[in-house]
Amino acid sequence: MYKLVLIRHGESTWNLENRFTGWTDVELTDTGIAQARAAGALLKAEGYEFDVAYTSVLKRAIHTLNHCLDAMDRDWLPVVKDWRLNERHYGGLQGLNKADMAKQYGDAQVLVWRRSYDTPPPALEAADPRGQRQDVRYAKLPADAVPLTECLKDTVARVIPAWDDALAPAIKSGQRVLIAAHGNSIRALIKFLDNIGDDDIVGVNIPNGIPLVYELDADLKPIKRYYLGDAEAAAKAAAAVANQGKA
Ligand SMILES: O=C(O)[C@H](O)COP(=O)(O)O
Repeated sequence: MYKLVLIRHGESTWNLENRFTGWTDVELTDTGIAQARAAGALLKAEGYEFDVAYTSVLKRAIHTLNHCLDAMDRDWLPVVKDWRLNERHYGGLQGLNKADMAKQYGDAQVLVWRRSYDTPPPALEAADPRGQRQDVRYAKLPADAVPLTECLKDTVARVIPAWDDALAPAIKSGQRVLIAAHGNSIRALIKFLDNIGDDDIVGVNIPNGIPLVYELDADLKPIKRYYLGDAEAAAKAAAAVANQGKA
């Protein structure tokens, strides 16, 4: 049996302001830092050890991982940063307030933008300064690999290759893997691992900064998944995420 731990970054400044973030590179808040450190303390108290950690190229996930590893006294662990673990690109919604958008377009439309499997938000123009085509960290990627918007299906299409060529081989080789990522890159992975249908994934929300443990069989099929710590608090935090898109 293998164990894999996923953690969504702690609260970010734009989570606090309830703004669509996507590939915008925002900082953690003090609450977000505290959540990351509490997650590390919990993992340590429960006896978790890791051999390698993976994260995105966005600082809210990177800093979450760093604080978590520091709280575990495991700052020295090797870390791989992979853009394919980035948050889903939120296109023209990046920077806009979620509740304001619900007031303007209705809760149902915002739910489609946030949670539908295959309807992306409106795309950004390639030269829009809110986009990432000019960002040096993606300079080595083909320009069209840097999205102008993404639906969850598009996010699955980049997260699963990362699973297939990096994460799954690491786990199968016996390495204990921690992944610090984002609400929708984690939803993409969960959809794949648990084989969740396109309609049912709409109801899946990931709380900030709570370790999600997968127990996997020899073929990396899930046996069990659970949040570490207070399950009721995790469910409440997930419900609060769902409500962020309401007027
Ligand atoms: O990019 C964002 O806005 C958040 O990190 C995830 O947002 P969501 O819960 O609205 O999909």
